[in-house]
Amino acid sequence: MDTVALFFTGALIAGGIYWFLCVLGPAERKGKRALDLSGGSISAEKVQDNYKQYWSFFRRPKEIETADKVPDFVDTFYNLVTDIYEWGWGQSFHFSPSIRGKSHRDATRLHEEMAVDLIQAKPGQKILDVGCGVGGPMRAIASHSRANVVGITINEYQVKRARDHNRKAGLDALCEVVCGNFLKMPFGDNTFDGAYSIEATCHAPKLEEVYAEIYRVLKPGSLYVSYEWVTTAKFNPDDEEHVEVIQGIERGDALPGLRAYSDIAVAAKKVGFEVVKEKDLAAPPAEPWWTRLKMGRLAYWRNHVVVQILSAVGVAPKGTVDVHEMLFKTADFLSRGGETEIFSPMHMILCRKPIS
Ligand SMILES: C=C(CC[C@@H](C)[C@H]1CC[C@H]2C3=CC[C@H]4[C@H](C)[C@@H](O)CC[C@]4(C)[C@H]3CC[C@]12C)C(C)C
Ligand SMILES: C[S@@+](CC[C@H](N)C(=O)[O-])C[C@H]1O[C@@H](n2cnc3c(N)ncnc32)[C@H](O)[C@@H]1O
Repeated sequence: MDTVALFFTGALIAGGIYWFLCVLGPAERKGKRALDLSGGSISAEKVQDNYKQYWSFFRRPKEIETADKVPDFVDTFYNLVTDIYEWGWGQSFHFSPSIRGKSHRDATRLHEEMAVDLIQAKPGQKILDVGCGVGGPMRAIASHSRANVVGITINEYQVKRARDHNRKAGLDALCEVVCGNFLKMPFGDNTFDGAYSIEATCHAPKLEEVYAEIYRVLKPGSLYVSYEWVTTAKFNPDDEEHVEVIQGIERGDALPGLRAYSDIAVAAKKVGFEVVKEKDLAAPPAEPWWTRLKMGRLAYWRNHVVVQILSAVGVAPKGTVDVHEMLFKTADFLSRGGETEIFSPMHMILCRKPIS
């Protein structure tokens, strides 16, 4: 091969690698690097076993119904997915309606700020974030409201990540993170001036149990808002395709069973809340929340190749490929749930704990 041919072949290969890694683009530009993918608090050699264990919960549905097993199963799930979520989505583990002319990052932030505006949080007040993840919403909400936010998550690894992010963002004076079960919170009665949960209480086996705990720790007269994952009025349990989509969402997202939209206010009232407002934030005229998932497909495919290579050379733990594949399929079930409008991840309920 002469020098010119060699030069052009080299340039073509370099261009191909640049296109694959940069033009095809990371799903989320700022965040974790592929090289840092881990199994959370699970040691690298146990990731594959834990993934199998995660699936075995679904083979024995009775176990899922046994409420006391659910927090462990959810904890395992978040050890497996937290790094991949951060790498491919960012620090806010939830959806938001698309907003014309705004980036996903801005749309996400507006969705988070709406929650804290709804509960009318004031500077200096103490607000609870139920199921806080790695704290994306908590940081946005603390900066927006100047309230003190206390987040709780069942997953130890997320606590560490959230605290690191809070420190780096210079928000550790306003944001605190606690490891614990939201079904049995380590807080006294009447502690908080407000509370919110963003796409987290769907992991509770019985909604009234987590709502009762939130009710207990709130001061009388204060507000609580939740964005709930639900099946909508369009869901038909006799339609095989609907059932396939909903089961796909449950299995890929560690859910003990999706609730119907009509169950939410019933659970809130049962524990003593007054329901101030209820609205499906995904319903038209809101722009679709699932377009971000669909638009990312090419990047997810690229991510899959990256994960396969890193796993083969021993940089990412064995089992990461299986977890990534599960998420890949879950993204498809979620998009189908959104397109058919049988599923919403943002059924909003605003409640008040009565004064007496
Ligand atoms: C509220 C919950 C999580 C909601 C979303 C944040 C996540 C649901 C599905 C996740 C993803 C699916 C596909 C992944 C992709 C294959 C990978 O390359 C990069 C990360 C994904 C985009 C990942 C990101 C987070 C989700 C969108 C549940 C658990 C209650
Ligand atoms: C999908 S993530 C959402 C995180 C965060 N609200 C956000 O939007 O970025 C769900 C969160 O709920 C937490 N969670 C689930 N079950 C829990 C439980 N029993 N106790 C405490 N946290 C729990 C998970 O650990 C995770 O942090």
